[in-house]
Amino acid sequence: MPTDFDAIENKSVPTPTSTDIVKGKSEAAAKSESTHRVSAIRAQNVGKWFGEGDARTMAVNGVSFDLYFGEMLFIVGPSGSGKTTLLSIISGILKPNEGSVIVKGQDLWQLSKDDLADFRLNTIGFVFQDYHLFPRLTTAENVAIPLILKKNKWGDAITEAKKYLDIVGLKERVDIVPVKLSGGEQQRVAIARAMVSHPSILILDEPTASLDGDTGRKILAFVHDQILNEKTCILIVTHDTRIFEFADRIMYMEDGKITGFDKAAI
Ligand SMILES: Nc1ncnc2c1ncn2[C@@H]1O[C@H](COP(=O)(O)OP(=O)(O)OP(=O)(O)O)[C@@H](O)[C@H]1O
Repeated sequence: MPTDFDAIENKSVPTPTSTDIVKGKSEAAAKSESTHRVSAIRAQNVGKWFGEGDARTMAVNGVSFDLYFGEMLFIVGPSGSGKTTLLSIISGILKPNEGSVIVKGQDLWQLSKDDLADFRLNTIGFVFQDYHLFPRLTTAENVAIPLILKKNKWGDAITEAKKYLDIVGLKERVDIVPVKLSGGEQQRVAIARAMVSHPSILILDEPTASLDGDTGRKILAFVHDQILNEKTCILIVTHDTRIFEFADRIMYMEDGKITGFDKAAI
């Protein structure tokens, strides 16, 4: 039986023309064009450094931006520009030294430890670059983990996990361990695990880094079509120019700072 993923696999994705991408948009310009949009995440003057004195590295330096519901925003920049540090801060993993992160109207870093843990479980779906799948668990068990953490019964969680594995085209792979899957299949398991608890903010760190161009594009098309709606948004860190066509906006970083925005297809 064809799955949703098969349908997307067979769908052609239009290649953008040079006029689809407007270089050098300022954040203010991008913002004013998005004023009708609701902010899911608002980062305000976020700063994070490591070390002290001469050894201090300013990983993120005065970063302010909005991620709006209904959009797919890419963060792009050279190695060491602060992308992963910024992702960790806005997903509640790493506390900034300065600034604030407002998520759905709440100041993330003013939350109690328990509320922060709830936020990570209920609001954010995070897909790590190297998938972070548990090697001894089956694919269905891996996908069920967020539901188990949310105190669902084991049997119910596995049933729901299998539903999501079906959605990502892995119905026949529910009972095998991740090492027996290809890189693209493992990526889809990680995406199914991020989707299973219906996060309103999905964050993907280098989702196509270990995939061939065709598989990478299919996965991006899949995530875009399955998840993106007016109650969700997607943030992607990537170096992969082959997938830029999927971005609504591209935010460029260098030396911990935002250097500009491109608008692809708002
Ligand atoms: N835990 C840490 N301790 C010390 N320095 C760190 C730490 N984490 C990051 N840094 C430094 O902060 C800067 C930004 O790192 P970060 O990993 O955020 O960059 P990045 O843009 O994600 O890089 P890459 O694309 O290579 O993953 C770098 O100079 C890095 O060496």
